[in-house]
Amino acid sequence: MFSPSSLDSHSDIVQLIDESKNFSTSINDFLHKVKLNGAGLDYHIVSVFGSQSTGKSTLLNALFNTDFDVMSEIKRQQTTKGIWMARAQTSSRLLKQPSPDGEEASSEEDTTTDQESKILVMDVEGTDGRERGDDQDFERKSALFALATSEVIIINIWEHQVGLYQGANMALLKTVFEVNLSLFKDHQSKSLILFVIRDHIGVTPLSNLSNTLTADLNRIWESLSKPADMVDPKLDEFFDLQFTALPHKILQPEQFSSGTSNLGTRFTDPDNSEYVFKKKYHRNVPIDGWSFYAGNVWQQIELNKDLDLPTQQILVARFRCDEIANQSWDLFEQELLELKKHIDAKLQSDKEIDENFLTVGNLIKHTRSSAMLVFDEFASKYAKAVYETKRKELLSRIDSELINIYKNHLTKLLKLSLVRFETKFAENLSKNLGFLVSIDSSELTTKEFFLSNANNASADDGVFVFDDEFTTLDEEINKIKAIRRNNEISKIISRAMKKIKPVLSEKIKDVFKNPNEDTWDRIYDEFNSISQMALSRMNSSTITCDTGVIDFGVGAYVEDNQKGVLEFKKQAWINFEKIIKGDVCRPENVLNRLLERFDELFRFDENGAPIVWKPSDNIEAVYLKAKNNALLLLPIFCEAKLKDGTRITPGVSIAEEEEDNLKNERDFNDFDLFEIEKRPFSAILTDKQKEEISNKFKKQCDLLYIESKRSTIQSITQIPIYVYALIIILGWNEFMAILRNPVYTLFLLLAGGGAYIIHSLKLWSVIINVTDAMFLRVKDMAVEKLQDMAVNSDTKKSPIRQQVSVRASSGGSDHYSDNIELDDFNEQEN
Ligand SMILES: Nc1nc2c(ncn2[C@@H]2O[C@H](COP(=O)(O)OP(=O)(O)OP(=O)(O)O)[C@@H](O)[C@H]2O)c(=O)[nH]1
Repeated sequence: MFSPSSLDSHSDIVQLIDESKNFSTSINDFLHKVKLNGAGLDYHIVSVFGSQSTGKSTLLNALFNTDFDVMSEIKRQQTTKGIWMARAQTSSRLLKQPSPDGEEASSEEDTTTDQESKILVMDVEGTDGRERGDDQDFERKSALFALATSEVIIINIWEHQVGLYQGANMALLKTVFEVNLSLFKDHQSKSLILFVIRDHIGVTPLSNLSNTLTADLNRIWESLSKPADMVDPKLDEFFDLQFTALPHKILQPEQFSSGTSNLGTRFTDPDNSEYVFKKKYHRNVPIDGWSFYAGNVWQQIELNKDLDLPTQQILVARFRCDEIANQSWDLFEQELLELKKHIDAKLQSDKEIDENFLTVGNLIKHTRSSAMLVFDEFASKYAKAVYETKRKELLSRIDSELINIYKNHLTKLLKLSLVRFETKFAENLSKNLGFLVSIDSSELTTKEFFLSNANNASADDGVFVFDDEFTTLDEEINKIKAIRRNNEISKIISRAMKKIKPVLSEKIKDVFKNPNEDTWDRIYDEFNSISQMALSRMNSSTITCDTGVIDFGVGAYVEDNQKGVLEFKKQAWINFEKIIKGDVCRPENVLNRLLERFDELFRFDENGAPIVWKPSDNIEAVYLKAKNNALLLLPIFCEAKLKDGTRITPGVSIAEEEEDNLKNERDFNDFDLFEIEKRPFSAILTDKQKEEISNKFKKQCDLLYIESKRSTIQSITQIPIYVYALIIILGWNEFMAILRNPVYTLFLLLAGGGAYIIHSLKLWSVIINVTDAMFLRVKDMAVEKLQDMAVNSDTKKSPIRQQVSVRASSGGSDHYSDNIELDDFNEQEN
């Protein structure tokens, strides 16, 4: 509670308007000095009017503990010139707070708290001063200024002046009323006029004095010429009136002191029924804009321009909101600089995903909101419409800067999200979660990561949108997924290929062991059946793949699965072609196969036993038959043709254009020699190759025929009879020695027994044949060696000859072709 008796300090004072009517430029400094610059709307202004030297300054000093100059009793000349302002110094004693048990606190000091006053007091130059003479200009202007800025106007008059209608006070009141009419046309703000009647002796009660004054005021009001646009305006529509009286300061100092003390509570105690600072009196100009407002008001008054407060309030709102917006912008720019530095540092260091990167989002949001917080705190106290407009302008300016940073942030976030997707996918795969689960779960977590971080920075009102970036992320993930799915399908196909290739090769070789007219039908059937079986095994769907569409189980679209099937068929076909052209039907292998067939027919009987030619045998007929028979196989190897004459193609499910593509995709490196890439699949061997094979075959056959013929001639050579006689004569003693030796005799008996058993079982011919065959082989080898050295003009042995030799020595086994297949496989693996 305000207590004048406890006033103990002196206020700082500023001259708002000097005697030359100049408005001070240091109001803000003053407000800062008296620590009211941050009060917002929480302040009050009271001013005092009255004739010169009527104790106005004395009253203010007594009420508010200010330090306005007071006239010297001796000189009695004007002291207050212009308008002065001071902050009321209040050491207010709060009411005692009841303790929890209902008793008052024992010590006053315990419950006393200093409370800074929020009252600004204006001491206005007295009217009717002899110093200004008849110049009423300042009097009128200062009244206008005080009304425009103050909530409460104290009219200070002596008691003896009350009722003197023609006196100076009434002229002043008339001035106040007149200017008030021009100021408050809209009736939005009222003012309180507080009459303080000085030197009140007490003979006339205050109520009588109040009535007299009220009557005088009404009379003055009636006499005023009102603005034409006002319909019978009443005094109380514009003013509230209060009256109080104070005893003589010099003659009744104690009563004067107690009177000012009581009056003071009406300024400081909101609970006081006569509390003067009602909300309706406030001019609603925040204190930080008051200097501009007051200066502007004074300028208008000085230029004698129309002054209406709402316009002034809008003006000050615009001015101050602009100022505050600029301050907020400065703050924003500082923070923006920091934000950019932070982002640059992050961009350089964040090669990998760094969770600290997420702070960028928060910082963007913080930079935006901190600047706006400052603006809102100060500007929101001004005219709402102006504040909101200026707020939008500032926000849009800030957002136009931040949006670029946000978009860059999103671009970075997008990249990080995609990296994260790949990393997550690899992690999931390494955990053996399976392709489908791995890729789906990676997509989900990646999108969550993006959304949470994009939202993080996008501010509460969703100014920064990220729909486009999210769509891009979705598209990029889908692209990666499509690539990964196709890769996975390729891997599945490649694994399947590794499995079916040896099986297919084995089956084809089996078929070619006995080539005949339906060889290619059987091979083609094997190929189709193995391919179909492999496709069925790759199908993860329970639906059968009769339609040719299977599901590889990687979440691919039907079209991708279809492409996978085509890819599989292509690979299968390429491998099939490689087996046929690069292995089974290579010219040297075809030659071997023909020679094998010739061997089977010419050198072995129907039981598979080697034939020992006798002079009586028609070797030539057998030779011709075997040779012609073997040559019949050659066309089978040369052209892949089905029994019905149609050519083998990659398969019905591969379209013609696909077949063309296939030719371009084939990797014929390992059998380029045969230039088969220029020919259709069915043309396996060229005519030239065919002729070469035929010639080599015939040559080999001829050699074998000659050998057979020679062996027959040798076998018919006989030993002369005298040789036997010579053997008996010369070996007689040796025979006798053997017969007389029991060991030799026993050996002879065993040999005789054995011979008897062989004879009894009729095995002589077999034993003789085997023995002959052995000799023949040994002889053949010797002969071939000699022939190679002597007959063949080539210095090197031909591979075909080698193979024949090897094959002959190994009893016709297929080691050679086995070796080719192995080499071929190894090459492919590499
Ligand atoms: N009779 C009487 N004199 C007073 C009272 N209060 C102050 N004074 C005297 O009146 C004289 C003028 O006092 P100020 O307070 O300077 O009066 P003022 O109205 O501020 O004077 P200006 O600023 O020059 O217009 C001083 O000499 C005071 O001592 C009072 O209550 N009664």
